[in-house]
Amino acid sequence: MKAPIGILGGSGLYRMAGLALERTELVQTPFGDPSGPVHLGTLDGAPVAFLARHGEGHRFTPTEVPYRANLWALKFLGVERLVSVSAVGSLQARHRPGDLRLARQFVDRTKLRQDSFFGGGLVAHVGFAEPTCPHLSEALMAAGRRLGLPLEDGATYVCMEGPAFSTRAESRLHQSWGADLIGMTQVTEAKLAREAELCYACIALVTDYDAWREGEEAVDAASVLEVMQANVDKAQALLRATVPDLVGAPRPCACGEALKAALFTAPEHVSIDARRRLDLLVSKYGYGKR
Ligand SMILES: CSC[C@H]1O[C@H](OP(=O)(O)O)[C@H](O)[C@@H]1O
Ligand SMILES: Nc1ncnc2[nH]cnc12
Repeated sequence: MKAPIGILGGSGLYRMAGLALERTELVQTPFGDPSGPVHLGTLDGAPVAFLARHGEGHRFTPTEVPYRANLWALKFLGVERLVSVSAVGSLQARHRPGDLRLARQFVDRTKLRQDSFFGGGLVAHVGFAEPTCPHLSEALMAAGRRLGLPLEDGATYVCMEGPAFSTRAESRLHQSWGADLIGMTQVTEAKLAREAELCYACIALVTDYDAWREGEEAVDAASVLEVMQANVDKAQALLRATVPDLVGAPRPCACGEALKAALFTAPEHVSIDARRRLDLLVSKYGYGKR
């Protein structure tokens, strides 16, 4: 069974409600083990692959999450469209705890991530000016409108390294840049999704006001937890309302050919090792195992 729709669950989203489970699969990848077994089944009739980013019981910090293995495993299982769910802090008063936002732009403030499948003998530079899929994002927006959820499009997400939250000075700096949200995971997934030629969208669940508000307690893990469950319920409802619309729908975007103009290494210089490691991504461009 191929699962063209993938869901990456973040903080608080470790199981997908309503998923009629058919099997679980622990995929071995050239980039190590994923965070855990991928759950494959149907969600209201739509074939879906679900993976909890931080692992069962939330065991991986944002730095430790095996992002490359996770994205590889989902691609290997046939995922073409990926919806990532992420808990975020708000950097602007209009985004309130309990709100849902679609992140559409990112500012990368990570320092310790392996955020490319390439290197080791095969170089690629994908375009990342528009990091999210407009078509997939619009499908989520349409479902959100039908459900009357507090969902808005167009947020800019600052992705920090973590795991500590921001200082007040950092929080105010990020706010002064005009960014909307802060989290610790999404820019890495977005970059890898682009390299894997997946349509990618990010449902951001606002849990707190980070640390910029004068005279207010700054975010801590307990305040995130307080809001998280209600947010996760909304995200699951949104996902369930969206995925049936995606089954068999064409992909009228450029996500599926992101590598077409990105591969830089002359084919005759690509080692057999690199070809073997990256076969899943590049065989269609004539860089196969030979
Ligand atoms: C539990 S608060 C910090 C934690 O929550 C977010 O996780 P995710 O993006 O996986 O939902 C944030 O990025 C941090 O990892
Ligand atoms: N304020 C915050 N900063 C970073 N990641 C978060 N995840 C949830 N709230 C956050």
